[in-house]
Amino acid sequence: MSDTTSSDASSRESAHYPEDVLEAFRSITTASLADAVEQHGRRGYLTGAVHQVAPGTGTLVGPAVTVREIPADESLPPEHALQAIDEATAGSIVCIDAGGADVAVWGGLMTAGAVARQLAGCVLDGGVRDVTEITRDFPGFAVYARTAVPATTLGRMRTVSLNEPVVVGSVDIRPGDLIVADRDGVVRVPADLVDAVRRTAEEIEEREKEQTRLILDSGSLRAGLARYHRI
Ligand SMILES: O=C([O-])CC(=O)C(=O)O
Ligand SMILES: [Mg+2]
Repeated sequence: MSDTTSSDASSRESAHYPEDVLEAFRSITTASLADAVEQHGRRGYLTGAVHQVAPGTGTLVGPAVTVREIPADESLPPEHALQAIDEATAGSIVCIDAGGADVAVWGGLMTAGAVARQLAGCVLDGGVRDVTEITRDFPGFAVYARTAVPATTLGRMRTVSLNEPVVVGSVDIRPGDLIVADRDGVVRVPADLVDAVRRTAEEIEEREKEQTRLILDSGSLRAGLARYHRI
């Protein structure tokens, strides 16, 4: 029997990040992470157009596997995407740069393949179809996309690279960057900043918890904000 369907902890562990790091990021919001990446001099947040289409379970966290696609006239299978799904480490997130195309570069069958490989989700600078089947049959799988649209990728797009740098939602994503997504949207944490961004984001969340308490205790937003001089 193949070990790819096993659910022991080691098979869920990503090749790039230990489970305790992934777990820590699952309890940090994308809002805090967007601020934290910015405090380290980079942009983390993807444009809000790339939004949650299928929620999965909780905050989506995992290393990026990257695919690029361009418009095509011939009808070709999306080879690099199929390879990404079949070969990525469990827990990975497939990030597809389709240049914002109004085409489904992801669908129900691709989701079945991703679930069979225990991938965590996908982030698409393009569209998705089969959303009813995905949310009904694979509720743990998260999809973030620009649009839901019934148009197939076949005859409209072709894949050109796997695990090369891509641009998704106006942000550069490199394979192995950490992707975090929740109801607000998607943040890319550059791989070299993961530890620093985690510390900064945890500080932001602590401060905001304290600010919330001060606002409620004082009965005033401005009085509550006064201690930290910022919202
Ligand atoms: O053809 C497509 O665009 C992808 C699709 O429907 C699927 O994966 O089920
Ligand atoms: Mg389909």
